[in-house]
Amino acid sequence: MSQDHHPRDGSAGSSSSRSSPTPSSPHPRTPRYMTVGNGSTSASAAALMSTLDHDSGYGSSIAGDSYTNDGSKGWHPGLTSDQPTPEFTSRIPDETNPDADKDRRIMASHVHQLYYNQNRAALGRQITKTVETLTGLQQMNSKWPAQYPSVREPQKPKSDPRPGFAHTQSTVAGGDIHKGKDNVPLRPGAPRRAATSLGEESTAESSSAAEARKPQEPERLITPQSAQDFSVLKLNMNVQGFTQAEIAHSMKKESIASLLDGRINQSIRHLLRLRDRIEDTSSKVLVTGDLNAGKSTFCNALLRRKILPEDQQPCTSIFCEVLDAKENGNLEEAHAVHKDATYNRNDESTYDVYPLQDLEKIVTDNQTYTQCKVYVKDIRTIDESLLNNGVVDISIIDAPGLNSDSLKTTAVFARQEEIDVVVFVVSAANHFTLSAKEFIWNAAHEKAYIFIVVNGFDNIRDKDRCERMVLEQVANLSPRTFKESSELVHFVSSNAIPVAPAIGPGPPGGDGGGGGSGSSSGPSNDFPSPADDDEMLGKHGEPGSPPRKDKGKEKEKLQDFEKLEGSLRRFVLEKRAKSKLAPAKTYLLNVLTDLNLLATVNRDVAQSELDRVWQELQEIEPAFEKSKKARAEVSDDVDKTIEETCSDIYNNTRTIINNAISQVAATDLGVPYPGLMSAFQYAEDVKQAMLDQISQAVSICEEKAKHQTIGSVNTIKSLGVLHLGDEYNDLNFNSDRMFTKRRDLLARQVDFEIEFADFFDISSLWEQNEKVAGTGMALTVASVLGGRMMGGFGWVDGAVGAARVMGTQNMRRLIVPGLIAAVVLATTYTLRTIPTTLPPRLSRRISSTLSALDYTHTNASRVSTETRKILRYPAENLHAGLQQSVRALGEKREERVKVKKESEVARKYFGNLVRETGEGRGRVEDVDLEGAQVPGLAGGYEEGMMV
Ligand SMILES: Nc1nc2c(ncn2[C@@H]2O[C@H](COP(=O)(O)OP(=O)(O)OP(=O)(O)O)[C@@H](O)[C@H]2O)c(=O)[nH]1
Repeated sequence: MSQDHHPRDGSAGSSSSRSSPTPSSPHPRTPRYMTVGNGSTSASAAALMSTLDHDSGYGSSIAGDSYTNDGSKGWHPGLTSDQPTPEFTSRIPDETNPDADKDRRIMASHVHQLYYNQNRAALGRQITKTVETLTGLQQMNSKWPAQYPSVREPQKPKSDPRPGFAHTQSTVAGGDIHKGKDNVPLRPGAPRRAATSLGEESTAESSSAAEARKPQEPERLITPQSAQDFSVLKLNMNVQGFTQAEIAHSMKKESIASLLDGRINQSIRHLLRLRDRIEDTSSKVLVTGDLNAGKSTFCNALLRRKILPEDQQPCTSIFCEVLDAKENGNLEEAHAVHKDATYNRNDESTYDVYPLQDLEKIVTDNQTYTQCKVYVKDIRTIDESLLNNGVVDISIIDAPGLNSDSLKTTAVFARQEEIDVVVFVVSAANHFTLSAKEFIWNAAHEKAYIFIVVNGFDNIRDKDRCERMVLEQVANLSPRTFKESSELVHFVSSNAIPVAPAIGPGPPGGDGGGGGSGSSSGPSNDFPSPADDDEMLGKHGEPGSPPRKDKGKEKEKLQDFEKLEGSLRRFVLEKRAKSKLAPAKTYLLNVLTDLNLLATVNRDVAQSELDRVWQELQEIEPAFEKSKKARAEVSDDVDKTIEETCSDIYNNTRTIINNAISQVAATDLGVPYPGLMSAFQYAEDVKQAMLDQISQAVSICEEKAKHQTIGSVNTIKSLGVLHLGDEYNDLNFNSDRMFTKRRDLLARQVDFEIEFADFFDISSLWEQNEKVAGTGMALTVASVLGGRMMGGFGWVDGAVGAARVMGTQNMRRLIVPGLIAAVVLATTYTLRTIPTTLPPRLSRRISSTLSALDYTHTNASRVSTETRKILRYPAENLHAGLQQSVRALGEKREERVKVKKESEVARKYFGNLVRETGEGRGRVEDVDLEGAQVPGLAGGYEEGMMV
């Protein structure tokens, strides 16, 4: 709104309401309307009234132009945009037709109500929608913990040890918020590379440092300023000694999400209360101010009845709410509410009933009561009355004077949502005390506008100076109130207003009484006007007071007060939009702005998460496939290695043992032949040496197998390192522990007795004899016979055969020398051939025994089996490692896919939320509460209104 000051009126605008009545209009016959405040309202209000002037009714022209089909927008003063503000004229009632003027005002009131309802409906709709949005956000927050925008606190200079007033923190790597010009934070810088270049930051990051860096959380794209901008959804993370940044940084995402959830709940509750409030047609006016500033006197002046006790000394110590008696079955009485009780008019246990004249007793007793409800009949007309105004149910609350004790209580009281208007009464003589300043300062945050009554103005001599000084203070305390000070700051003398007694003959000069007859008797007609009835202008309207000498001054005081009343009515009624809808609008704007910011940040976080997981999936997918393939390939390779090693070892062992067995006879066993007497011992020694030789061969096989096992274990290990890298879990392999089971079983297994026959090797003897020339007949005979004898016929057969050939006589002659020769021969043979004949014989026996035992296979199999057993450990370890690697990659992939899906959902959700909250904000901004003012509704005063 802009205030256009008429050149002929220098006192409008920010000056007080004490401007003198404006000269008559240049067009006295045409009623004109005035606007207050500044900005577009003047245009819209003037246009509206112009419509009323030129239209027979308001219905069609307005509905057609301003009501949008979608119903989403509130009324906007677009009817006559750019239309010049009508030339100022004072509002002179049309004397020729007073009813027309009144009708127009009533009509204007209805139009105002229409717009008010439109705006109320628009805000109500938006509240419902915002509650739905918040509920949706809560659900989303439970699935995808929302990130709370945070920035890292800039490094504080070391000289300042106190924690700064922190916002929140950042997760930007390295914690740097790069500051641009004017200390404006920029986007976090890209990761720095290790390089040296002039003009750049000298602390280049080494690659190892970069590696050592923890993986970054997704960047939270927000500036410290925007983090600070949070109002409704600001998280309360106060822990003594810690900054918000430190707390937020140390908190888990889930904890922040749960804090946010709580905040959303609060916000939903507040929105629902706001909706109830804007749907409520009642309005409460809290009158507060310094001790003895004249609050009760002021309230009485408004009521034109001396209802509330006034005193030279502070007396009001409880909150007294004055309501229309209609709300109490038209009964005038006071309900003193019990301490700790919640007032319920229908429940008498919550209060005590007193007649009005006993109020003095109640208001000073703050031990028994905390507040009282005073039901009075307002006998003024709906044009004049504040309580009974025909539009809204208004109640006036007289608060205890402010001091250090009551300040907090009153501040809390004033913050209540049902308090629409705060009227602050300040003594003109004392100006604003510290308590007053503190109260207004705090209240200004809650209520954009405060109605200020500078009371006791009659006591001031230099009135201009007082006005100037008070307005200067208002400008500091509540700039918005100051901006509209012509409407909101009034300099009056409340005690100069004629009032009727609480109980008695009714309004001053009237015949109605507190008993309630006033309303029916049309008291307004009898109410004293400033121009008449000198007798009535006694001190604070007390009948019978000596008449005032200075009639002009008294009249002026009354005019000032009436002007105040007009403004107050406008403030309560016309600006109800501000006082009642504005909190809803402001809160909606705040919550939607916060939601928009939160949604923007989370949309970006979701996007960056999406980018991150997409990038990670790009790396994981091939690694996963590779890992799966490697698992199969490596398993095959390992199996192959084991198979080859074992079969190699089996074959080698077999060959070596077989060779050892077959060649043991030819090997120099190093056993000395001790002579015939120890032939058996010799045979035992040879046998043992042979067995040792074979055992040694087995040991060699085992050694070889060990070496091969070591090689294969290393091969498997290399495969593990190759495919698993650092993840490969190496096992300790000690080859010394292989083949530790004793192999001396062999000696027992091959435990055969040396036989006599073992010393004779006939086949070798035969070979020997053939080589010897000139062997005697006996030898030949012996050979033949022996051969036959040895051939299996036995000695008897041999002897019988020889006897037959040679004849008995010859036999007899030959037998003795033959036998001697044979014995000699045999002895010689034996003596000569034992070292040669015994080993092959033994070897054959050993060989056949071992073969019966399947010795070669058993040993080859044992060695290769043990090797297989040993190799199975690293193989299984590697397999498990690969399995684990595949599983880990699979899980990682699954997790990323899940995050990707969730991030996609979140990005979409928050993207929509950004749009929705932006649109919602636009709709709320379009609800033009300023434009809903209709000048002229309040008929309290006309002349003083300036354009
Ligand atoms: N001269 C002058 N005296 C006034 C005016 N208004 C009130 N008083 C006097 O100031 C004294 C205190 O008035 P109250 O209305 O009781 O003041 P209050 O602010 O309600 O007092 P507490 O609620 O007890 O703090 C009374 O004696 C009034 O007559 C005024 O405009 N001018």
